[in-house]
Amino acid sequence: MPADQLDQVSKYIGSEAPKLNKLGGSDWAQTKAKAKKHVHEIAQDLVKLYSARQRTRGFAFSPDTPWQKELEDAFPYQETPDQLTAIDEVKRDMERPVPMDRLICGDVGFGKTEIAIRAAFKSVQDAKQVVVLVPTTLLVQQHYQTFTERYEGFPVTVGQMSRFQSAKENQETMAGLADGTIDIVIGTHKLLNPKIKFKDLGLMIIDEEQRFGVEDKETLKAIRTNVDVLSLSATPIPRTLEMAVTGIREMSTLATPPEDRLPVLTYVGAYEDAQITAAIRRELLRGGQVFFIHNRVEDIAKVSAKVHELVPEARVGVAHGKMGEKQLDAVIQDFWHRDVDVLVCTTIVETGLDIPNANTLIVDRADRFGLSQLHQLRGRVGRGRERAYAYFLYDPSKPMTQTAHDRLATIAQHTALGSGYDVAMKDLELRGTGNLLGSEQSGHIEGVGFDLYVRMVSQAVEEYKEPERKESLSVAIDLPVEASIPVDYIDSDKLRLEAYRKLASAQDEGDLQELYEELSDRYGTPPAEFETLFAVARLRAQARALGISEINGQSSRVRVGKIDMPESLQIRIGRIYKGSRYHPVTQTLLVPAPFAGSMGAKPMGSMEILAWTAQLLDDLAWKHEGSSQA
Ligand SMILES: Nc1ncnc2c1ncn2[C@@H]1O[C@H](COP(=O)(O)OP(=O)(O)OP(=O)(O)O)[C@@H](O)[C@H]1O
Repeated sequence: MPADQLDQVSKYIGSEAPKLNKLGGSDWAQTKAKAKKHVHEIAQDLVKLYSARQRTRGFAFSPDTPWQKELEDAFPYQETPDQLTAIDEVKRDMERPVPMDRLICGDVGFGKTEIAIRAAFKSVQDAKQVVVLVPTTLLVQQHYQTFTERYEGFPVTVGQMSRFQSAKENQETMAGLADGTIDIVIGTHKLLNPKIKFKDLGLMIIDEEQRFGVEDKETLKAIRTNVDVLSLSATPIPRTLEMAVTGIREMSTLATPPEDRLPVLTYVGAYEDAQITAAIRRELLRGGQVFFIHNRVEDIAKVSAKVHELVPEARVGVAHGKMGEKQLDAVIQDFWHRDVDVLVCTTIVETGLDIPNANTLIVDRADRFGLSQLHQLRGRVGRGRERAYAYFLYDPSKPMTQTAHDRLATIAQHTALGSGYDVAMKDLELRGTGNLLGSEQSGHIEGVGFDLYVRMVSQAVEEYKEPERKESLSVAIDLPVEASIPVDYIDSDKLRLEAYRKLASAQDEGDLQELYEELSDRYGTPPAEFETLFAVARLRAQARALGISEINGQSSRVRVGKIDMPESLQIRIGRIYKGSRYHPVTQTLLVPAPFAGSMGAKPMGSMEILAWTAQLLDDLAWKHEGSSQA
């Protein structure tokens, strides 16, 4: 594979038992063509939805009020640069007449909630009501507390709706929404019930949208057309795939963790009582609290008794989804107010729960959990400045499947802050994309692989969005030149591949200049070999401008195609390059190549070969006076 075409290579992700084709074979071409056709259908729908939204007249919110600034100055932390950028992008969207549809994607604990708080406040400043949709009742409680605390001192009324509230309370809330006395309501998907009327709804905030059911997503799609929507997600899937799932929308990414945040120290191993006792004792010793995850309600009471036996001094609480509302609410409040040291619970705590003082997580039978689930659980600890610990334990007496082993190995390897994306990609690799997309889509992904599919989606959408923008021609240049990135310049394979991709996708001199500066900045001044690589990239851009998709000089002749050569150009090239021949049917030009050094001349070096080829393209770009032919 010529090094400068490495951008065409990507790791296959799609299914555990891929039926891969041979390159160049007809079945590969067929598989690709089928996927391409399917992708174009998706792209068409996506663009239709997108342009429909661009055409609707939404509400343009006013610029920030003085109270907005007061609220934001009261934030107890220094916002991360990404938080500030995301907040600005959200405000800009809200102030435009087109309905906003933006996704804030940030790893667990990176501070997505604060962005929602500020957007909601801004909406209320224009007397527009806000719905905050969250996937679990616990999160309703938590967000209600967070929002109420943050709005203290401001005339903002926040309501909540979930199974924790009594029927009477929910009735009152519905009345408050209808007459406008409630500005912001936080609740589960119950809020999507058409019986619930709003006086004047302006903004919908959706936390972890992919956790909602299909019918809820349809309802949300309908609401999207005339209400501003802000989605929050900790499950970072690639932008284009996310687009293929929920439609084209803007996206802000929180990639930097809040300052002083430390990676969670992760341990994967066999379950041992002594390990549990030591971990809990250590956490209690520093005044912290512990999540003990046991995901089977049937014997969770037994497990909690066991924990109590191991650490008698610990106050142990139990929480799971089958409990009565009051009981569940009470135990979470106790944990929140540090009246419980160890919370033995199911994965009900998995999404979004924010208990900064709980910094030890113990997961029993961790081999039974999905990879993203393990990552989400780990995100429940280490949400403040404290060093946090996560213990993923398995029962050594029970056999573990290979994928379970891979999951635990992955979660043990990906412990850095913000590793949610890598974990999500590995999760896709292990589980395939079936759960994320429909079976049809994942069928095509298995065929062409995840990376190529995602590229096809974004290419197809670009084509539909800007039909005039021709699909950028990929140019295959195969010349006898030495052009590769020395390992001692960039030693990581992954980073070297990234550099090749950027080189191959450079469209013009500006891109190359930018890349040169970036590389110099990251790795120091690029070595001489880069001159060759940049010269190849320039040649590629020159060929693309002429509509040439292939330059092959591996033999004693250079083959250039495809190019449309009028008579006048053929004569001219024939005069300059003796022995050259043009095939009008295949639009291919064959020119004798002097690379190998003929008649005693010394063989050409890489740079000379590239200069000679660039000159050939210059000559091919010759325009006959007065004619529009290339
Ligand atoms: N810029 C910041 N600096 C320090 N702490 C912050 C910052 N922003 C938010 N926090 C705190 O970090 C914790 C996590 O914030 P938040 O709950 O918004 O994260 P999240 O992205 O919603 O996480 P999850 O995906 O788990 O719900 C909270 O206690 C919050 O107060």
